[in-house]
Amino acid sequence: MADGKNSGVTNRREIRALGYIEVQTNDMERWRKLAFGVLGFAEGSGPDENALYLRMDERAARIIVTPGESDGVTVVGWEVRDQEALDRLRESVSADGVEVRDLTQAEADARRVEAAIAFTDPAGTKLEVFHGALLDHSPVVTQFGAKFVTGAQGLGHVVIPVPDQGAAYDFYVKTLGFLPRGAYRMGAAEPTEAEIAAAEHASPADGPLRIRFFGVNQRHHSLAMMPSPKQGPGLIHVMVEVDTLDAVGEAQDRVVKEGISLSSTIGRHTNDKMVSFYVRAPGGWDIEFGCQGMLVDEEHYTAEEITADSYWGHDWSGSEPLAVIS
Ligand SMILES: Cc1ccc(O)c(O)c1CC[C@@H]1C(=O)CC[C@]2(C)C(=O)CC[C@@H]12
Ligand SMILES: [Fe+2]
Repeated sequence: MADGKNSGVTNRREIRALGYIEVQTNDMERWRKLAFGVLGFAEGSGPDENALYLRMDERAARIIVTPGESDGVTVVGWEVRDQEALDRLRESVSADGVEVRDLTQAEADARRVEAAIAFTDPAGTKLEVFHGALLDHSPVVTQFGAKFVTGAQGLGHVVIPVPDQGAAYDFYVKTLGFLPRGAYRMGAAEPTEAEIAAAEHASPADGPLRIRFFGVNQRHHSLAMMPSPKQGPGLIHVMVEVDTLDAVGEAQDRVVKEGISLSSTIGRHTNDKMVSFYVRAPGGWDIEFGCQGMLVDEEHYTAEEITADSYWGHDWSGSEPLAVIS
């Protein structure tokens, strides 16, 4: 665990992108259907014949789904430029008092990266930082012809629940070098009963609850953190981007047609300008499926606070409760 020193030995913004995530599920068949038959990821291959490997691009796998007792995120993988960057980042994390482990050669081979380190963030999320991803040069065959937007913008974004946002903020910003990309004050319009109850137990120093967004490249956010107790799947949602509005609308149609739980209808976010819908994954977290995310020009960017999550749409009224909150 971080001792809060945040010595910032390097803080050189070594992390360039969200590289991969690994999730665990106790419903592989539902996942297989959702991933390939509904959302239209390309099917990859990998060392574990019981796992699903979801391809979005030339990387061997961007999302790895492994069978397990429960549903949740098991690893969030962040990418650095090369071995030197990995060494500097290891140094920075260690200097903060966080235990860092090098993946063995066999583990790195299984991840299909040259080298990686593993450690845990203050919220309990298991992280890996890697370099040297192996490429699969076979065509990326998606069932519905969607093209995913990755490249320098990485896989997409993850939203994680954080019980102590101060500690998580310091770790990601001061130790790992993430760039704050604004916030959304929760319950600004009308506080819910739960928020009023929570506020009675919060100290004034905690301030209002805000979802905070963080970037590491031109994608507006590669990470967001939501103040929330840490339980359940450890993930609020993961966002993947495709290159056309039609691909998003068609995917939403398939979700509805298959009777899969649509957590939020299509809408456009006010910060990254993305048009997306959210679909419930097994285990009580969501996959956000979007397009038209803006590109940030970091040279001129300043962090802003949005006062609505969306310009239009994003009706969450039909959503099943998130597992982290229940
Ligand atoms: C506000 C926002 C902007 C861009 C995004 O990619 C994004 O996921 C969000 C968060 C959307 C949404 C919200 O604002 C209210 C609280 C919500 C419903 C959650 O509990 C998860 C998603 C959150
Ligand atoms: Fe999102």
